Amino acid sequence: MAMLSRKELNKLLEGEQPLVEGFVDKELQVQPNGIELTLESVHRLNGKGTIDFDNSKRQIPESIPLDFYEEWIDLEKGIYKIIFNEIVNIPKNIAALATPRSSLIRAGATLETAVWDAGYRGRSECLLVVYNPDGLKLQKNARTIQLVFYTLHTEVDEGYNGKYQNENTCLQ
Ligand SMILES: O=c1ccn([C@H]2C[C@H](O)[C@@H](COP(=O)(O)OP(=O)(O)OP(=O)(O)O)O2)c(=O)[nH]1
Repeated sequence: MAMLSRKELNKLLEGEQPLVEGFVDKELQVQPNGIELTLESVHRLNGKGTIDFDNSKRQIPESIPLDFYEEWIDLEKGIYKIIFNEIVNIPKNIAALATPRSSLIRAGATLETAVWDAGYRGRSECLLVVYNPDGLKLQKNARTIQLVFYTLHTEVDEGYNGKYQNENTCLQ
């Protein structure tokens, strides 16, 4: 497994199925060791989720989009779902992990993230946790997260084909 650098990332951004589509500003978002994604929307979770073993009883709470005022949103301490602007296309020989930008952490907030599977395509979602008792102010398109891509020793036979494949891709 090897972490991809800017040169390799730029190569994967060319072609018919680029690794990431829909940049606000590619020059700013492609970093030496990963790619930053930007804020499309912020949602409030409404209701309780249910997680089981075989997904037969899985329930993800509905989420309600919150309004921006003149491009800004002022969030109180709490948890929120966020959706990114960019569509991520992970090839079968790559997987990705994500970390919040350190500036977000320094402002008293963080993102909870999982694994980006080989073969996944979609406009991804994360949990934003605002710990700061004074809250957090976010601008539309704020750079919040960095995806770090890794090449696999062996590509997967079957890429990701779960519930979240192509999620949020009909937004624009
Ligand atoms: O923070 C994250 C991490 C991953 N993903 C995307 C990419 C990943 O490939 C997909 C599915 O994630 P995961 O495999 O964790 O889903 P699951 O909860 O195991 O459900 P399922 O197995 O039904 O897909 O969601 C996100 O949107 N946000």
